Amino acid sequence: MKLQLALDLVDIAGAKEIVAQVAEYIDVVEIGTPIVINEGLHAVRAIKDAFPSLTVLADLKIMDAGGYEVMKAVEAGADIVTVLGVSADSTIRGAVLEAKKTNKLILVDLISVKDIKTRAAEVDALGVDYICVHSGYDHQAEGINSFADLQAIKSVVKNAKTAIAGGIKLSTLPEVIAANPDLVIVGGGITGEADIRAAAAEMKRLVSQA
Ligand SMILES: O=C([C@H](O)CO)[C@H](O)[C@H](O)COP(=O)(O)O
Repeated sequence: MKLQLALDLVDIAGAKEIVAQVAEYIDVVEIGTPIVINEGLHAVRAIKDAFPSLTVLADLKIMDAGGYEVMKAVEAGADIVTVLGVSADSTIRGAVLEAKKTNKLILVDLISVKDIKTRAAEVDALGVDYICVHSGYDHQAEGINSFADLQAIKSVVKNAKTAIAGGIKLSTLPEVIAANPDLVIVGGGITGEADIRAAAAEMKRLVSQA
């Protein structure tokens, strides 16, 4: 099981400061959608250049033009690029095709998908690398989490790895780990802690035991 740190509410300088503190405890660093909106794909390049040994995920949440947008993210240094599960199959197919040219990976984010089991099975058949259940900020504000969704998709996903994101904290991590995802994605549960390094270290310890 791997740990991904999601960086959302910081600029490039802030992102570098955080990653410098926790790099040894994380497997993947995510350049979150808000950073890409604020700074563009330069943020992906900046983190990849500063931390070349880390896997960098660009959370573009692609909805259309899958091939083109994956190409641009990969040119910027992304190793994994996100595409929305609610997008058309052709968008996801284009993204997968483009990523495969350079051995990069596609993570499909099932945020706001209504029939999560059916769509997970469909995108699994499209050859994506990760399928992620996700309660975004707006869902979290409504008190929704994705723990049950993870169990639901695990029964139908046969090829892709599974991931979970959205409001995961140290207190809820054991419940997440029990559902056995391949990738646990944590943003505020690390960056919002007073001791960021200690939070990342403890999360890494727990996911490594699984
Ligand atoms: O993808 C995310 C969200 O939609 C904002 O872009 C976050 O990176 C993801 O939810 C993980 O962050 P936390 O919920 O703070 O753990």
